[in-house]
Amino acid sequence: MNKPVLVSENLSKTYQDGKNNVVVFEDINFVLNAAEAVAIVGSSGSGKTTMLNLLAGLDRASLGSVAIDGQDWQSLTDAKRSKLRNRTLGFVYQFHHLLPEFSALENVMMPMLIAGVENKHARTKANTLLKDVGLGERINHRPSQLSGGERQRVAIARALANDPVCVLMDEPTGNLDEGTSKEIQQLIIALKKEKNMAFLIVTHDEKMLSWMDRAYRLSDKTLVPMAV
Ligand SMILES: Nc1ncnc2c1ncn2[C@@H]1O[C@H](COP(=O)(O)OP(=O)(O)OP(=O)(O)O)[C@@H](O)[C@H]1O
Repeated sequence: MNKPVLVSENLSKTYQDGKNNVVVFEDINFVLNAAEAVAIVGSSGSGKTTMLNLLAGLDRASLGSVAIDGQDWQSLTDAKRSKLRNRTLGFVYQFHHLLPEFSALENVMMPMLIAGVENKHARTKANTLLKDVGLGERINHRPSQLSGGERQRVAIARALANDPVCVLMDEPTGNLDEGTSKEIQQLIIALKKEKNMAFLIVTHDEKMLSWMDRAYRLSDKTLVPMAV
């Protein structure tokens, strides 16, 4: 069996909103293994963003714990969390969040430079990653000179820059047409297999569920397994 990369135990989150408590979820036990793609669906306000923030160590649990690659977020200082996040996780959002004034190559180099990788090495690796996602001919284009699908592929290449064990995706195909979504799907399936990476994907796209290893609905403060 593949090793667990992201583990939540008895995870609960309550927001204190003035005098009111908003209980988003309670007692969630969840394991994401290497080389798995798992989807989380849920209606607006069900807590998907809250869940991604907790899993990424960007917010603190009210109760319970989250561990990434065997390390518990709760036990770390903010500086150590940032370092761990940079080393273990990649992020892809619905609206790519690429830096508009930089080329595709520079955008992919950025997380490596932040992690202290030497410029020359970062450049070579960014080149390879862009080739891997089918954009070898577009490395010097800025985001505004790329199509929606191409931008999303640059965002995926950037997410892979520091060889994460897990990629968290928030509506990665939400902004794309069906054909382009299919390309992103094929890319994720290939990466899962070739790089043993885990993917946790928050999505409204029901078509995505058909190729997931598992899927859950976030509903009534808990994760309910869905048939895929
Ligand atoms: N900082 C906060 N303080 C108080 N309540 C909050 C806070 N952030 C989120 N909430 C509440 O927690 C619940 C879950 O919010 P969250 O943003 O995680 O949902 P979501 O499933 O991502 O929604 P959407 O699909 O609309 O983005 C909502 O009821 C929201 O109003």
